[in-house]
Amino acid sequence: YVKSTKEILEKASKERYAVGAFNFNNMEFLQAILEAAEEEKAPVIVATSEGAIKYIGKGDIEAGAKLAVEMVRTYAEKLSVPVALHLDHGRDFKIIMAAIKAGYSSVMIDASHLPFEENLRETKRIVEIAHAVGISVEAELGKLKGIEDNVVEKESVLVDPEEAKVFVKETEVDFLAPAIGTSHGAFKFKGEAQLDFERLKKVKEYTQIPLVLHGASMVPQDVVKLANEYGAELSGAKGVPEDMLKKAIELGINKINTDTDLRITFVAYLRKVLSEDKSQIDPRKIFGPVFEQVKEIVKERIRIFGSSGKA
Ligand SMILES: O=C(COP(=O)(O)O)NO
Ligand SMILES: [Ca+2]
Ligand code: NA
Ligand SMILES: [Zn+2]
Repeated sequence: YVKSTKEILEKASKERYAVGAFNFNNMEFLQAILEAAEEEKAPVIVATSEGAIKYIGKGDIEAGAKLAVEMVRTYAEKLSVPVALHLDHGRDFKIIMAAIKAGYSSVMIDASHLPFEENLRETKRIVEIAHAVGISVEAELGKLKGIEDNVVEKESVLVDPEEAKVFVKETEVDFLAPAIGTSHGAFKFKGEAQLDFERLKKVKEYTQIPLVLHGASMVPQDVVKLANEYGAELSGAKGVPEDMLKKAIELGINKINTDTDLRITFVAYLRKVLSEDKSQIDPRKIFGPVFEQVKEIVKERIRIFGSSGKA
């Protein structure tokens, strides 16, 4: 059933577990994510980036947002678990408004590339509008490396817990994504994986609101290897290790954004199925086994996040 992001995350924060926020761009990824949540009896957040809305709507933002809302609602109303639809990395005011108008449960205003005062002002503005119509808001402090659809953050600037305290108080934002060393995509760390848990601990203490980890994909090496065996070129791919995810959850992360793990799984098994079933031309017989694997990886993530059975 449909439930608000805020209710889902406040429960998670109180009970110290995390809920997956899985990105989707099409029907099959959405189906795989929702089936995984249902099978794990877990609350789940499904998210579209601005690029996903443009892709779903073939450039028509209102149509894309509306279609995303209607696909999620149509599937979710049949499920026994709570589902929320979230706008990931909102930056374009028009797209954020389109998502609110279409019926998204929550929106992210990502102004983390701006100086503190401007990020604060931008976020405050979206919070006022969204809260007026019962929508919750996520913001980001500090910068992630990696390419977020249309943002290339040159350096990763970690969150300042003192700034986070002021930021949350002034903006009344509902959830905060503190940059603690992750980055988007499959190539997260040059050397050893490293997260700044001290900062995270302080941000939770100072803000006491649900926190979000971006760039949290684990990039499983067996799947990377499989993709490469069938012709992909993903050498050097590296993600967040399980023990670090678990520690981040203990310290107060309640929403974990995951996109790359689903993409790598999709690519590995699509390559495998196509190369093994050479006469297959029915897309359902190709996508069927591929998205079974995507569903399995989502279930694995839900178990690691601690939200299995929490519906
Ligand atoms: O932060 C993410 C996804 O990160 P990954 O690339 O690690 O899946 N979406 O907003
Ligand atoms: Ca950002
Ligand atoms: Na987000
Ligand atoms: Zn992100």
